[in-house]
Amino acid sequence: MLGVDNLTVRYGTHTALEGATVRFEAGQFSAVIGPNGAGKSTLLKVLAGLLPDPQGSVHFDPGHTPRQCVSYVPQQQTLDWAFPVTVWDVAMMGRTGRLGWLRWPGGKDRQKVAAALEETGVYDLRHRHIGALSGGQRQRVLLARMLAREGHLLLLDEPLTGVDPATQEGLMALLRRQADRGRAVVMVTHDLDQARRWCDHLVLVNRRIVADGTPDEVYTPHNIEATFSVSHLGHTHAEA
Ligand SMILES: Nc1ncnc2c1ncn2[C@@H]1O[C@H](COP(=O)(O)OP(=O)(O)OP(=O)(O)O)[C@@H](O)[C@H]1O
Repeated sequence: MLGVDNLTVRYGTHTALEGATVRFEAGQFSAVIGPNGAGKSTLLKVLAGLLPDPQGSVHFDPGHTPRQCVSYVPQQQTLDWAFPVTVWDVAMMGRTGRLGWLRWPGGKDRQKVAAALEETGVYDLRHRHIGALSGGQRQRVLLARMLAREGHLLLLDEPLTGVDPATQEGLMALLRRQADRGRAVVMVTHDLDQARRWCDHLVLVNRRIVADGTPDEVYTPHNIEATFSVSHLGHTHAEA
């Protein structure tokens, strides 16, 4: 449904990803895991269509463009939370992206936004300015915007960061339900335990795809070592 073939991404002279080939399927909850600077966010941005002209090929659901079918949830800290909008406004942005220029949000859009805010547990905060939210509440608002958009492909960059354990459970259950409803869910995370518990597809990345498969296939000492072992100079096995 979604994937890349032989993808290489360079930022100037720095190679962030090299020769990456991986597929993400509808109905699957996938976790992309790796150390800092491994290229995880870069992979997600390519899938979201946000990096122009990557080297290699990117596949989408036939007949769709990324703008139509992808809901991308960036890392929370990359957003401007001082922007003067409410929780409701942010969730509605999930719909307005779909409306086109000439249509105002209608009753159906308001219904979808209300349902998304209910599902993520922030409906009662809908009139609040987004600058006045806690980290966990902000993450829920981003998820509400994603749900309101109703994309088939959900791409989330570290959605568990800054979220308390009880809320993490709720978020993971929510994402699992989205996959069970037939969406492709791809999450970048540092939390191996949560990924093993909730996901049916793990991708270990360290500039290259180190391993790709079910948690049982992927989660071996050899693969973990190859993904995470870092010397003091920052060189990793993947670079060897
Ligand atoms: N716009 C950019 N310009 C230059 N280098 C970049 C840019 N974006 C990312 N990089 C570099 O590319 C590499 C991969 O970055 P990326 O953000 O994909 O890593 P990541 O695995 O998501 O890391 P983290 O876990 O720290 O978020 C890093 O070395 C990073 O410094």
